[in-house]
Amino acid sequence: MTQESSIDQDSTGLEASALSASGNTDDLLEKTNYIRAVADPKIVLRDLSFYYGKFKALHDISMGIPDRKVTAFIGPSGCGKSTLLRVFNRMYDLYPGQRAEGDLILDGENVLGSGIDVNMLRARVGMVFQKPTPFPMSIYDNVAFGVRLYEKLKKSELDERVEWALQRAALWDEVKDKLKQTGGALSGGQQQRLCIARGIAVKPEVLLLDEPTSALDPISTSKIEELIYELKDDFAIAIVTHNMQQAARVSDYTAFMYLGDLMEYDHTDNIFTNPDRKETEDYITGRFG
Ligand SMILES: Nc1ncnc2c1ncn2[C@@H]1O[C@H](COP(=O)(O)OP(=O)(O)OP(=O)(O)O)[C@@H](O)[C@H]1O
Repeated sequence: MTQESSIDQDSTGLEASALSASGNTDDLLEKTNYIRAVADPKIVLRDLSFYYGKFKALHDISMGIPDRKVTAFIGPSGCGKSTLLRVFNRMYDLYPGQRAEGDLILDGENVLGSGIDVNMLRARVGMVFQKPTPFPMSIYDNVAFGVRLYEKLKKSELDERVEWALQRAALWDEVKDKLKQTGGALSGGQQQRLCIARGIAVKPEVLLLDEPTSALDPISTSKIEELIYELKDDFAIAIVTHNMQQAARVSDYTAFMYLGDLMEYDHTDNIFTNPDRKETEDYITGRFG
């Protein structure tokens, strides 16, 4: 991590000693830096590990995730990017044998602890998957679905929310005259924007995007990238991508992962122009992965 990136050293109030007691000094300093890389983090991961049964898929990850910025997660297939995203909203809770250890602190609260309302957490942390997954219902109902679960709005208020979400997802003009048609009849790129509209309609604080454009053509991809740029005014966004140009274009911070470890985390410009580690450089220049 370069010096310019160590903004506001005391902002998190975290000390190296508050991290893991294990590991050498360099490791501890690096972890502290990865938390302090972000001045006022929305989310702090502290010694976060994840297990599929006995297999440890994530190794003691510590980092800060900024609010109203885009953080990209990159790294070769199988390094744990999707696993990490699934920890943010405890998606893994739905699967027996999967468990997280360590802390994931959202606005000062460890959301991995017991006593957390997981449904409320999923309303606060929305997720969009690689393949567009519209529900088998109308465009309107797709967007209204989560809002109806979490809020009791009048019809006119719900209409307004649906329009707002479709506007923010840059889909309104294309669908405003066919809101009662099924979401599955839209093109792939439109379906993905519908899923983003559904994700933001509940007004989450964090939006997780797991390879949101990998099934899309270049025009739909550039629309989604523009959208991500717009949406960061409202949300903390975390995106997993295999596309290095996309990470460089849309993100403010980039995390490079390898075999379940967070290898390097910094401002995107630094990662792409002056990475600290050879592994990072090899990956972004296409020499491995
Ligand atoms: N349900 C599961 N059960 C057991 N192991 C799993 C499961 N899902 C993922 N893994 C393992 O966890 C590790 C991380 O997988 P993950 O899908 O998070 O990687 P990724 O970086 O998102 O990969 P990709 O870029 O290919 O999507 C891999 O070794 C994978 O085999």
